[in-house]
Amino acid sequence: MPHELLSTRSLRSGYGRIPVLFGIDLTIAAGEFVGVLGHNGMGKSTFLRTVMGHIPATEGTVSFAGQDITRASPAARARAGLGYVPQGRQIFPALSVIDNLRVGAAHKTSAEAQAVIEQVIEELPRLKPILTRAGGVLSGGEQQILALARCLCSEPKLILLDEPTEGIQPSIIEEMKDTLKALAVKRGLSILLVEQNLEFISDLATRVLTIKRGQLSGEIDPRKLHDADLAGDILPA
Ligand SMILES: Nc1ncnc2c1ncn2[C@@H]1O[C@H](COP(=O)(O)OP(=O)(O)OP(=O)(O)O)[C@@H](O)[C@H]1O
Repeated sequence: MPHELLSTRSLRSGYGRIPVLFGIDLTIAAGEFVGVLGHNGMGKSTFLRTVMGHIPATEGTVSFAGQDITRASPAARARAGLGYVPQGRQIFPALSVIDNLRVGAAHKTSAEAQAVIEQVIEELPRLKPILTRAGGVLSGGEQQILALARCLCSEPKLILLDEPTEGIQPSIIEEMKDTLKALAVKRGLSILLVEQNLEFISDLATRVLTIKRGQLSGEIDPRKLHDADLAGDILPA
């Protein structure tokens, strides 16, 4: 039985006085690839932001690798092995690709950073010819790959991935799928993916949960997602 890596218990959060999450209980084992599906506005991004510590939990707990991190800063969570690729990528547009990667490896010694960056470029070879290009001039798909690469530079144990297919051309979505599958196996990574793209999530996740109005509302067999309709079959409004 693989050991528990991330666990949230009765997790609640929101913005100001407006609650968004109403008690999320989720456990992810080491090496697991878990998908969370939900319509717009159901709390997917808020859940990831709360796990990463960008917004505080108002109730409940977050544990990671055996430590209670509910009150830890995002930087401390990153050092513990939590990686985060936010929605909309949020790469540094004025920095070159290679400098974006250096930011991802900033807490390492320069020799360690060099080695990890070289490894990431081998894993994501699409970046090789564009290393000196500014992040801001890349296509949406290239920026998404750069955001993933920057996250990998911190050598996470678990990556929180927020809608990586949003606004990305189909060929890059396929490439990202292959890359994530390969990375999960090679690095033994755990991944928590929130998405609205049924095909992407069903091809990658071994367990798929649904979220509705800030609560996990069910579990779906990923093999049944291919022919399903998010609006109708899976997540009736
Ligand atoms: N920065 C913010 N300030 C105030 N309310 C917010 C903020 N971000 C999100 N919300 C609200 O929180 C609720 C959940 O939003 P969230 O972004 O978590 O949903 P989501 O499921 O990720 O949807 P989407 O796919 O549209 O990003 C929504 O009602 C949204 O309007």
